[in-house]
Amino acid sequence: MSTVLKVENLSHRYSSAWAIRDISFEISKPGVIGLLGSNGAGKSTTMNIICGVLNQTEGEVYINGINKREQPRLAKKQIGFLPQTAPLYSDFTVQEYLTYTADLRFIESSMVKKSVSEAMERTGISHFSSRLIKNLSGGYKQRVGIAQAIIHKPRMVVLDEPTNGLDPNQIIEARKLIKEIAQEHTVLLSSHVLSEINLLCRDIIMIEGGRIVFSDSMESFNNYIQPASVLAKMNRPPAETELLKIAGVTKVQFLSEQHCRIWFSGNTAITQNIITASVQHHWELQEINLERSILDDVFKQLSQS
Ligand SMILES: Nc1ncnc2c1ncn2[C@@H]1O[C@H](COP(=O)(O)OP(=O)(O)OP(=O)(O)O)[C@@H](O)[C@H]1O
Repeated sequence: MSTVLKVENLSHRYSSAWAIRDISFEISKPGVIGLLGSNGAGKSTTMNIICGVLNQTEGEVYINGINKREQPRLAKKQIGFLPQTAPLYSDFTVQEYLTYTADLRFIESSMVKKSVSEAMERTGISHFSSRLIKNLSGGYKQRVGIAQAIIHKPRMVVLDEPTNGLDPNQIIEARKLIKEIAQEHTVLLSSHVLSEINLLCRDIIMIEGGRIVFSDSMESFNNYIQPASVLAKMNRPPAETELLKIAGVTKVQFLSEQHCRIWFSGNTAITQNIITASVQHHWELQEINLERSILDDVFKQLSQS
């Protein structure tokens, strides 16, 4: 399958400060790819450059093999963009607005009506076609934003924090819609919420301080999440100080008289060490289970590396 998006050594500087440095990645399969990073990490800068809203200081972007710097108009035809703040005209009706965006996308005049109605249908807003945008809920405004991003049937759709500011029900609906859109388009979606990326995305690109700190499949990311603690149950547990003597143990917390959580670092043989110590000192170990780090801990860990 041919490459949809190739980003090569992309760097951008606003006045004197670098916002992103040496970002490179390639997307060649359909599905949702997540761009994860905390506030100020450089997600919007990267997306604005990919979509042609901003010109990079260094590096290249190829969309469907077309260099965005050399052939911006042709490259932009292959891409649909929903920026962080949806570019909506609140005094337009949904239909008027989408007709206007179809013109902006150079859709042939004979095809405009069909394209507008298809985009409304695919985003579930046909019943609001005559409603003024200012009278729509946040969730429906976001759908209009997505409709304008797919109206010209681009191969790639870029969505910058598309669920930001929506209420929990609207978030569920928006995620459902994004998954549907991803069946026909490759979607690059940014978020600072790891659980959202985990729910929606096939691949994850994590960016922090303007640089990529992780880029792989969601599956590899989940495998990367190493266990960092164990839960143990002992009939005759020792004092905390005794447990801290076991090689690798960094912290102990008693959850009840017999249950405790034991944190460890850099030692995958920890369960064996605890079992051995328990046998030696007659702690009567009943249960021991490795716990996985919670996603947010991993996020922090990667952000700091
Ligand atoms: N127009 C600008 N002028 C100067 N600095 C900017 C400008 N836009 C962004 N920056 C800076 O560039 C860095 C990256 O910002 P960017 O908006 O790309 O991050 P982000 O990951 O999208 O964050 P957020 O989720 O908060 O939007 C930040 O340090 C930000 O302050």
